[in-house]
Amino acid sequence: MNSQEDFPSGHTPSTGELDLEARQALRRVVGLASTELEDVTDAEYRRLRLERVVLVGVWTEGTIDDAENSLAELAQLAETAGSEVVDGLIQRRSKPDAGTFIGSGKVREVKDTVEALGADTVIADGELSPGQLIALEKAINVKVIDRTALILDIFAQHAKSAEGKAQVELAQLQYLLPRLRGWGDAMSRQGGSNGGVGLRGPGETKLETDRRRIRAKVAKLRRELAKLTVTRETKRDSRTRNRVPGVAIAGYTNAGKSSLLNALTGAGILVQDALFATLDTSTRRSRTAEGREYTVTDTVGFVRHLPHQLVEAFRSTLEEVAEADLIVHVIDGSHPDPLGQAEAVREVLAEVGAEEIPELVVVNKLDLVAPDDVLQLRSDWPDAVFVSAHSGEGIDKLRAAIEQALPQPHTMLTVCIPYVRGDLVSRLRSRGEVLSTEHRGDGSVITARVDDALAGELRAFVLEKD
Ligand SMILES: Nc1nc2c(ncn2[C@@H]2O[C@H](COP(=O)(O)OP(=O)(O)OP(=O)(O)O)[C@@H](O)[C@H]2O)c(=O)[nH]1
Ligand SMILES: [Mg+2]
Repeated sequence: MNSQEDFPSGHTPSTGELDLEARQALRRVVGLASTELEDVTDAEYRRLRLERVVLVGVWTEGTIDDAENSLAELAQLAETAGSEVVDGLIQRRSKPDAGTFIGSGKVREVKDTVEALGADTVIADGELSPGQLIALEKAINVKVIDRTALILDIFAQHAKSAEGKAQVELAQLQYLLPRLRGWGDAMSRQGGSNGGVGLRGPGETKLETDRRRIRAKVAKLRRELAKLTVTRETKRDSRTRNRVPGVAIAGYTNAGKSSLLNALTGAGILVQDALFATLDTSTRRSRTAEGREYTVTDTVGFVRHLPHQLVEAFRSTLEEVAEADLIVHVIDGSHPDPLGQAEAVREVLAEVGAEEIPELVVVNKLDLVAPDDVLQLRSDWPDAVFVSAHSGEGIDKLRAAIEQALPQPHTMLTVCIPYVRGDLVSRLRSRGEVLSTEHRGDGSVITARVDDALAGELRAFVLEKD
């Protein structure tokens, strides 16, 4: 996740298209190898080769609609990872089964379904313990993975920048570490080469070596990431020094954040009907109607039960949101459960320390929402701006609302700036609101409204201030 600070003077429509092309061209290869660790034998790190998958969920609370939404989202995640969902089963239970996640009767049913449909993978809608994973694989006889591993796999496929790749790998290794034993055992069972039950001497030694190697790799990644964080902070510092107000576009994955950045600034970044299309943040500059500059940053989307390893690994990127002056929280108005999604987003925002930042709620995809549902949404979010990034409806209103919500320059002053300080004049134009300009012998006399920081810089040139 790289803070990509290219501020194109013109329109760059091809950036996103090129990204998409590259992603699709890589898909087949990446799908096979994305979670493979080159320096750890693949016996321990299974590759996610998901082709025909059956989903299983346990419905413990909420309505049947909630349970179905959750499974529908899992299906979308699985499709984003490149697999075909052939069936999905939900079991009503007070809590997941400690041994096999779903109850034993359901396990048999899943096994039958898997066999009948020729599926090769089962994906559980939750995080499985290593024990549950092994027990399920043994009983169903195909590969079993959980929601966390699936999300990690998508992130691995989509990561592009050096920082993004390192962050994903760190999250994967941390997910892997406590599961090594289980996977090692399962694999040695399959390999059948280590002498059978009770003779696991060589396996144990190898396990220790692998753990050590993974720990070393984790430490190395941490060091690399720390360096990248410094670069990011330097960039951010220079932005803060110039006090250009920053807007962060945040929201649930697939809500239309990148589409909105494109609609607002003509950025031309990748938009895809896939979850987690965006992993690298992109920042674009924009100007208010009065000509004041601000930045708009597109961010990685959130999802319910975002694996905590990912939140940890992506903390430095997510913290960029926490430094914004304004969060534009994008909500997909056409989704069956927009309130639930908004809640999940607020949880992650709180986790990265961004809960205090002013939030502007934007309900997007208005073109897909039936009039009755629009009424409901308006009563759920009376202060929201309603837009369609596709049709452009409401975008002007959104721009005005953003400008309104930005920190306002409130110090009125008149300065006389010598002609050699053209830099100060342009800073005044981009950061303050210039009300009048007059040229005289010793410089330009400018009356403007500015923020406190700029007022400080101009102190030496002030003629009048109120
Ligand atoms: N009909 C309609 N579709 C939209 C609108 N805005 C976005 N979309 C579609 O929704 C999908 C997701 O859009 P993105 O802009 O990639 O969403 P995102 O929030 O950046 O998604 P991630 O980066 O994956 O988290 C794409 O297929 C868009 O074309 C809209 O206003 N109307
Ligand atoms: Mg995006």
